Amino acid sequence: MASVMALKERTAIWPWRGDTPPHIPHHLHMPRAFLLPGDPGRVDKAAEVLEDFHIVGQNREFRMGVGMIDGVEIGICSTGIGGASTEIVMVELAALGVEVAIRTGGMGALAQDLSLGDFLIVEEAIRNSGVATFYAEPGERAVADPIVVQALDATRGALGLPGRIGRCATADGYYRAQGRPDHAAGQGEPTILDTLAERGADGVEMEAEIVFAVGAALSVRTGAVLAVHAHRRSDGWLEDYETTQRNVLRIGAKAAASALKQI
Ligand SMILES: O=P(O)(O)O[C@H]1O[C@H](CO)[C@@H](O)[C@H]1O
Ligand SMILES: O=c1cc[nH]c(=O)[nH]1
Repeated sequence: MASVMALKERTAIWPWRGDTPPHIPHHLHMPRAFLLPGDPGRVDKAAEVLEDFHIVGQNREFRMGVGMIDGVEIGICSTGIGGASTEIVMVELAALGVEVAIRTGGMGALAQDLSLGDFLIVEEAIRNSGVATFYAEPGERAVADPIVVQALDATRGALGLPGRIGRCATADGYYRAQGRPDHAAGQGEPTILDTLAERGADGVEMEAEIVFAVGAALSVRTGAVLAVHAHRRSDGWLEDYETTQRNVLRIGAKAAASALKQI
């Protein structure tokens, strides 16, 4: 792959122009660690958490910004929703030399002990999604990096925010793949959630497994902090999500800085 990446001209097999990737924005000096929210709109919220924050650019669903926290430069790049666009972000960040990638997003909780607004620090995504199979065999586990997991949970605790370490399931869809009906009056398939919970998932979302599997394959240390935006057992929905999302970014950014100091 190194020889392909060294090509200066754009080719079909590696459609970069020199160091410029075909999808994500490119900063001249890429930070060593990146936060990965799904929503491009959340990239701008990093200004409330990072000092000297500025937007690098946006292409499609990939919006990128850079700022500082605890004396360390941190990047943030949205993945869009789901596995395909998340794979693109992870592969292009890895090729640009990024060492730590932390998904910062939301999930629907399955575990009864989690409440709306709590934070799950994900140590493993149970195997469930399609894109990850190109990076990890179906029997292989998709796990976060232990240094990143501990940094995330220690940061959550130090900030006095509720939650715990656990596991998530990454779904290849938002409606039927997460047991939702297609219309408010329709029927979802509730056994999907029961099966995911029986397999050990505390919550369900759409990107973490890809972040972990691609990261492990391409030597990027990964982690994920997921806010409980919805609760699929009580059918609760966190309407005022602003403070929670700011705290997801704060946990992710401070933990990224801490992890970089340890590796
Ligand atoms: O909170 P974010 O990061 O947007 O992620 C969650 O929200 C989206 C679905 O609404 C999916 O991307 C899911 O993983
Ligand atoms: O229920 C939910 C909430 C957030 N993200 C998801 O993918 N599902």
